[in-house]
Parts: sequence; structure tokens; C-alpha cells
Amino acid sequence: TKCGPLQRLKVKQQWAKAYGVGHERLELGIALWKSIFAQDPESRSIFTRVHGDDVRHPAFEAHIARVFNGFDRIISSLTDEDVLQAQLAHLKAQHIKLGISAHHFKLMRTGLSYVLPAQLGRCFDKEAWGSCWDEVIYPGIKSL
Ligand code: HEM
Repeated sequence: TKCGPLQRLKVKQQWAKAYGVGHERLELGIALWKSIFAQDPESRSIFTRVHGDDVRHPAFEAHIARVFNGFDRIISSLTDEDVLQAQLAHLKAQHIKLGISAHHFKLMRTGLSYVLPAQLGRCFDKEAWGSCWDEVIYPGIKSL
């Protein structure tokens, strides 16, 4: 499939539902990062500044909130190409300095494919998410 207008709308709508409110949002984030660290325990080491050794540390919870805020900005912009590309370019510049590789983005892609269905059930459109990640989000943010 392609990340076309329909897929973008689905991703937007499903993200809005999963992102939810209050503590649900934090729990989704904690589940995502637990999945990333379970897939690759070594990847924790790039998060020392934000206490990646403990996903419930206030500093790590703040990190989770920043990343989801970034997600929210990207996904909200999926239907506005110019804003979308500006958001992606900004995140790309931030991640170049951090040494985030294709491998790391793969961990996140896989993590999302676990935690979003847990939140959305059968509403999760795997193909729409996969194509928008592979064709739009990842190519826009990757640096290495
Ligand atoms: C679409 C995917 C991603 C988005 C939207 C995103 C978003 C963000 C945002 C908004 C920040 C905070 C920047 C700041 O205010 O300084 C951040 C920091 C960071 N991100 Fe990402 N990120 C993504 C993917 C990843 C991946 C795949 C990894 C590695 C597995 C990663 C690792 C980091 C690290 C290490 C930091 C800095 C932590 C610190 O403050 O020390 N990010 N990210």
C-alpha cells in the first residue's frame, strides 16, 4: 500500500485515539520504550542523560512526553505536506547529533506495531501505519 490521503487520515484518526489523555498517554509511552529496550537492551545506553535505566524516572517520563509531542506534531501534519516536511527536517537535525541509526528507527517501528494494536484493537490499520512510516516519516527523519 501507499501512504496516500486515505491512509494519512486513518493514521491521524488512530493516533488521536491512541494518544488519548492523561495517564493513558504515559502508559502508552512506557509500553513503547519497554518494547524498544526489550528488543535491544544495548539501546538504553543512548538515553543515559534522561535516565533510560528506569522508564518510570521523572526525567525519562519527560523524555517520553517530548517524543510523543513530536509524534503528535508529525502526525497532525500528515495532511499538510509543507508543515510536515518542516517538522521532519527539524527532528532530523535534532537526531543527527544523537547518532540515531536505521536500526533504532526499526526498533521504534516494531515497538509501535506492538503497542498501538494493544490500544486500538482491530481499529489499528497496520498497512496504513507501515506505509506512512516507511514512505514518509522514516525517510524524512533519518540521517544515517
Ligand atoms: C518519529 C520518530 C521520533 C520522534 C518524533 C522523536 C522525537 C523526539 C523529540 C521531540 C525529542 C526531544 C528533542 C529535544 O527537545 O531536545 C527527541 C529526543 C531524543 N530522541 Fe527521538 N524521536 C523519534 C525517534 C527516535 C528513535 C528511534 C530513537 C532511538 C531509539 C530516538 C532517540 C532520542 C534520544 C536519545 C533523544 C535525546 C534524549 C535526551 O534528551 O538526552 N528518537 N526525540
